[in-house]
Amino acid sequence: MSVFQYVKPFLKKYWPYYFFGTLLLMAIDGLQLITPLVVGAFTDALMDGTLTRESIPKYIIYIMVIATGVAIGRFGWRMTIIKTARRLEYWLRNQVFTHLEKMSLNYFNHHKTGDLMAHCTNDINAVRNAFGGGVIMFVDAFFMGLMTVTLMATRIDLKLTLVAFLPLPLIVVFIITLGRQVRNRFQKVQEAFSQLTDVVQESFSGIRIIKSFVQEKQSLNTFNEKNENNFRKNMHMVKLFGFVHPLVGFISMLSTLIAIVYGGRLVIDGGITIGKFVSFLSFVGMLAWPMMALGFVYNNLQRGMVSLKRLNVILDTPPEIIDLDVIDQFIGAYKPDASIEFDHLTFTYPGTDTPALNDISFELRPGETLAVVGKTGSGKTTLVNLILRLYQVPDESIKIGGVDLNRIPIDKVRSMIGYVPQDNFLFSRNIAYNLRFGNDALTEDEMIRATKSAQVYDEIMSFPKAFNTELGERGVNMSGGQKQRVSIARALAMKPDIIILDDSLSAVDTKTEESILQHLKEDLENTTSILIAHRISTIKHADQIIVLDQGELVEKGTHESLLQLNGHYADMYQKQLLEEKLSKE
Ligand SMILES: Nc1ncnc2c1ncn2[C@@H]1O[C@H](COP(=O)(O)OP(=O)(O)OP(=O)(O)O)[C@@H](O)[C@H]1O
Repeated sequence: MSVFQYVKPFLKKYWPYYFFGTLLLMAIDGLQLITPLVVGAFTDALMDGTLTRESIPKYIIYIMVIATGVAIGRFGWRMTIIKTARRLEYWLRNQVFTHLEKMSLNYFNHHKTGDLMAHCTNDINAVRNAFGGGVIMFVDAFFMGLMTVTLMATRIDLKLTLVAFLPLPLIVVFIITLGRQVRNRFQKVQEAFSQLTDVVQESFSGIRIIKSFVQEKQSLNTFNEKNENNFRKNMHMVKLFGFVHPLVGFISMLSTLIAIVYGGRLVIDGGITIGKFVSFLSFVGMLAWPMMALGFVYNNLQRGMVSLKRLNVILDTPPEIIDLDVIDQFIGAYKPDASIEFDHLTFTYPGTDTPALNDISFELRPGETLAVVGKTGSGKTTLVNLILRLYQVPDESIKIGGVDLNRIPIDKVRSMIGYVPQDNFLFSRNIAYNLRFGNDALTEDEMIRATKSAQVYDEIMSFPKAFNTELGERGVNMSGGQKQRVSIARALAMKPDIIILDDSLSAVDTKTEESILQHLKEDLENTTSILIAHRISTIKHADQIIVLDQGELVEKGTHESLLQLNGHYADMYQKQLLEEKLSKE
């Protein structure tokens, strides 16, 4: 596959901008080259005494016209090439972000946030540089170089041009030879930057843990280490470029030296005029830049290609979970009923050997409540992650409304479900934004109702700006219990067909818990509920309770029937009774 496969549609659409920009650039290069000729003609007129006071304004006008033309042209190519490169940056970033959003949780479990952020910033910048500055430098250097040499050879002296030009290609060769080094070091700079981003991101999102474990010093050490590594990798790059400039200057000095020695002799022998000699020296000075630029362009394009390849890897990775074989009836507003059936479901996380869930079967009718209990790591969260299709589910093993989950469009499944995750993530926007997250059309009254049902309304009203109170990153200015209840209200506000509470009542007292459950029943009468919980008080009224143990469904029934069974559930119940008794004593 071509490295340009993903940018091809963009280039197809926007190539005219590059075309006109290139034409403008070439026109400017042409204009710029006239200046030394004007200066040369001026010198000759001065030397041979033909320069008069009246002819001076003519030279001034020439130079002014050229300068104005160059200024307009420069604006023109900025507005074409640079603008298009910025547009490409915007377009590519959108593509990468949109693609990443489609990836499954598994992808994010295996790719660090810092790396992904580096791709979305550094790599895309490198591509923009190649398609903006790179293109400009290439056109500029190539035509400027070509036209300068042509003018020198035709308007001044061919032999002098050849001799003076001799050392200059060394610059191109030298810079291209360094290209390999540049690529290697650039790759290392990118890696160092993404490691640094990772540490910064983790340090801030885990700041509470860092502080509570008094690990600020260690955290700072890790940061310093990565920061220093980033600095060192950048210094390697700086050293490389630091070496380039003096050497290029030296080589171009050789050309000037040859021009002075050989050109001077030509002037003495009457081969060329002093004016032509002056023009020639200006031309030699102007040639060092195109030679250097050609080398830089090569490296700039190489960097851009390295980054584009890395972005291609992301874009080439297909989302694990996609809508295939969707049943036609789901096109439009139709949705299945909220019954849920697990039919011998066995699921193993990608990259692991042991199934997290093994041969799970149960059925839940619309409006029923299922409680899921089990020790930590027994597979409770996995079970609900699969209903949400956050991981790829084996065909025919989960059904909603009697239809295989894999044949219902993903967005339809997810919009049926109000999910309250274990981590109660809230966005660092205001409370209203968070409540409206799954339901844009949520009215103020509905917001009040949802928060009242989740028993958090009074607390929100006590905040200075009520629903408009801004939350810090991850809602740090709210207590754990408040965050939990806002998350519940967010799910309730969706008026979902299925509601899933993953250990979402752990931070509230039993009385508040009872009120929330009561409201759930009243507000969401026909909603199928799945409650993952540890407290018997949360689950004992459920229509069905399943007990998971190491991924196996070991018990199924109601509170009473499971107590009679005298197994895992009864054991858990006894332990909780004992704990309660002890805590009261
Ligand atoms: N992304 C993952 N990749 C690989 N294995 C995983 C992943 N997530 C969970 N597991 C494993 O799957 C098993 C079930 O985990 P799960 O989170 O479903 O348990 P749980 O019952 O919800 O636990 P808890 O009560 O602690 O939340 C565990 O052994 C866990 O290590």
